Amino acid sequence: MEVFQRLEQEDYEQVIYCQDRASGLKAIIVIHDTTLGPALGGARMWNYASEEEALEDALRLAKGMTYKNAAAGLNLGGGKTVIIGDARRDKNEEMFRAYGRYIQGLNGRYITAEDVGTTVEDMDIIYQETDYVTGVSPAFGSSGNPSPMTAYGIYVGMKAAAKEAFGSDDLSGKTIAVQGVGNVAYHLCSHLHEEGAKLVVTDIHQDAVERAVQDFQAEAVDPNDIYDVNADIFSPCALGAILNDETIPRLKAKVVAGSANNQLKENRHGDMLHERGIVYAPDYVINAGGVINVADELHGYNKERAKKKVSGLYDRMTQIFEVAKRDGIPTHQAADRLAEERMEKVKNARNTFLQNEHHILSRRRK
Ligand SMILES: NC(=O)c1ccc[n+]([C@@H]2O[C@H](COP(=O)([O-])OP(=O)(O)OC[C@H]3O[C@@H](n4cnc5c(N)ncnc54)[C@H](O)[C@@H]3O)[C@@H](O)[C@H]2O)c1
Ligand SMILES: CC(C)C[C@H](N)C(=O)O
Repeated sequence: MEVFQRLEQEDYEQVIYCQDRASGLKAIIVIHDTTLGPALGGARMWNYASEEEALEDALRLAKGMTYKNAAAGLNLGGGKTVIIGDARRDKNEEMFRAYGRYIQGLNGRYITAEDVGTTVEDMDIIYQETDYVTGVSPAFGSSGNPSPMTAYGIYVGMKAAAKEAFGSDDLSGKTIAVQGVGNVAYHLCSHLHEEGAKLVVTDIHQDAVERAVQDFQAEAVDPNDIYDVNADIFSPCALGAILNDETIPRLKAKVVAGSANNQLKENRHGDMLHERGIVYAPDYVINAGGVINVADELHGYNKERAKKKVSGLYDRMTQIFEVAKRDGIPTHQAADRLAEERMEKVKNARNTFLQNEHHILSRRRK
């Protein structure tokens, strides 16, 4: 498909290709929608098989951020970056400084943060070149690594989903299959272990699995076997599109609740979960803890305030389950409805003219 045709299909605002030969930077910044405010979304570094795959990932992730920020009640639009490369091998300081300068050039239309393959240290380098970065070190007065707060949000959202599926939000004694035990899932496993859940984990990196086995007495399975585990809850915390025609029929769990972005390969896979009576916690709602945390930096970071807001994901999930039941629709559709309604209402409320520095009246006074 032609790129403009693809952008028009889901109404993307802007795509920026960034290339810096000296550092090896090859990045794609996608701004999906700025109705609610500047686009905020992380930067993913991944060894994509092709440029097409990288663009498609950036597009899907950026749109997800529009919905995530809207559903979380943030005054932020949606955007995302993908950096093409192997995060364990190809990083250097110059790359992130070059990336920071591209962001600065967007003059606040896009604000970056961490995602898969990028760290607080990378954000600190970007911060040398631009203010439009969050998830920077606490030493700079920022919020640091968003993963623990994302994990906390998944934990409270999972409890709300358990209440919906099992009639109680107590996770003790429940078997939870966790796919990917990286930054977010490690902290999630810690909460679950503390509550007395039994953990079954997998990862493509053996060191990550071993850490979870050792610290939380988790049982390890091969990456391909995680869908077949006899679990109460399946928690996808790796990459996207893992809920699909091949995997859904294998699930034994009654709840799907995890941190991965874009878990549904296609929207119809949300319908498939619904038809099978599986309670699906819409990914962009349950995994909003990190963005809520980094967005708090924009007001001058306060950890208590941010955590209180993240705790609200329990009620937000409950609200989504109620809307889904009331309207007889799957939960992913209920989440979309809430996000779209908020964007529409705010857009209407902001229709009246307000002078700003770019308006001709302001420019003429200078
Ligand atoms: N970090 C955050 O605050 C945050 C916030 C919201 C959403 N997310 C999403 O949550 C997911 C995890 O993020 P993270 O920051 O923990 O990333 P991470 O890279 O630290 O962890 C992901 C883990 O998944 C593993 N993995 C990859 N493919 C796998 C596969 N096929 N099978 C099993 N394991 C596999 C990786 O080896 C890694 O250990 C991502 O989709 C991310 O976009 C993260
Ligand atoms: C911390 C956030 C700004 C980005 C995070 N990776 C997410 O997908 O929500």
